[in-house]
Amino acid sequence: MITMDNIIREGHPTLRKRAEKLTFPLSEEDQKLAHDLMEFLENSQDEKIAEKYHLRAGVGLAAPQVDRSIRMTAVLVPGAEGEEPIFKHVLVNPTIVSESVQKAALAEGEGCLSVDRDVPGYVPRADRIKLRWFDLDGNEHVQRLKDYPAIVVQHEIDHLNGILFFDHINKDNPFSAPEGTLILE
Ligand SMILES: OCN(O)CCCc1ccccc1
Ligand code: NI
Repeated sequence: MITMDNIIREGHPTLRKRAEKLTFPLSEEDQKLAHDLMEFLENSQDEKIAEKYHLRAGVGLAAPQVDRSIRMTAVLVPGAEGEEPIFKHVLVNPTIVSESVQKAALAEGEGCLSVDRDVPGYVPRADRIKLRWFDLDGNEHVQRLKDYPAIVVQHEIDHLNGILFFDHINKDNPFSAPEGTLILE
């Protein structure tokens, strides 16, 4: 199982690399990694397991964060208590096909399992995206996302391109954002 010890931190060069596209069929190793990434998210969102293994809660985990520079990320956006998740997929070779001009940023800013410090500020992102990805069997999927799930997926795809959330924060005025940006509470 993946634990915090397997997650590389800010300063590790892999976090700043562009990850390599995967080809199908996936290797056994990459299929196991996909499982392990999603398992980490499930564990990190389970109070008892997270406490037992000292896991920081996460809604996404990208392969570069466990030092595997490949274009794969797990995303698990939970629904309300006892409800189905809003978005639960392992994305292979994800691409943003189109995105809204409208920007959005989380009111409380963002964090990252690979960043052991708070970096306050708005992280402006597209409010709506049309996401294309491949599943572990190589089947193509296309789905429109908006607001929080769209923010999370953009954070994860950034990891595949060596981008960290604070790269988007305005240095001079961290809590400023482009005109008209939706601030999501
Ligand atoms: O890369 C995943 N990760 O570091 C966990 C945090 C994910 C995340 C947190 C806030 C807003 C969007 C995404
Ligand atoms: Ni992150």
